[in-house]
Amino acid sequence: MLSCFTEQVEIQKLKAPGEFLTWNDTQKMKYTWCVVCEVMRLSPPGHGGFREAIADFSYAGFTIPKGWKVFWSVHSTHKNPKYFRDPEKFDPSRFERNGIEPYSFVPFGGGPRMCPGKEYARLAILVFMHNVVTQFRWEKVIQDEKIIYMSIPMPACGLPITLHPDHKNSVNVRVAQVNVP
Ligand code: HEM
Repeated sequence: MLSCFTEQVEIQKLKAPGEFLTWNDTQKMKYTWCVVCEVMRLSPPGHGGFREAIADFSYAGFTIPKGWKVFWSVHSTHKNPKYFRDPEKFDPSRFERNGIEPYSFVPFGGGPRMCPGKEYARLAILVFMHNVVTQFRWEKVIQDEKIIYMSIPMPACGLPITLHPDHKNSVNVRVAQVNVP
């Protein structure tokens, strides 16, 4: 079964010691991105945003007058079984199939005001994942740390972790900087 680890180690094996990742390498990180997407589906970093109705309209039996503010919710969209079967289940493979309906997966929003940092965020997350997965073993210090909602979901104690350098896989000297609060 494919995992982030096997995918990232396969990419790393083709690199010379100390060689940096390239854009092409990040394009091969397809399963890792599915995992990131599934994490963002279940625990979206942002809750949604406001839009202003530019005309009267009706939705699900409600009449929304022109000028009203409407809040679009990431969470309720991502947990809708109409779009994501068995929505509480962590299943990155759902992103491997071509069945995600437009505007149903919206961690970065959608439409003309969609997050302009999406591709940069994608790159930063994939490079981070590559380094963490291939260079370190990591352990949570607090095993059952709760997630609290301070507008965005946050680990209650800042997710302290212990990083163990994993020399077995350390052919690439580039390591991620991890800031633990
Ligand atoms: C995982 C990382 C990120 C997530 C989940 C995220 C999510 C979002 C969301 C939901 C919106 C609102 C979109 C909408 O209203 O349709 C947004 C807007 C925005 N994001 Fe991000 N973002 C991320 C990273 C970034 C980064 C790295 C940058 C800049 C380098 C950035 C810059 C912006 C800006 C400037 C807007 C406002 C766009 C506008 O109103 O026209 N974001 N982001």
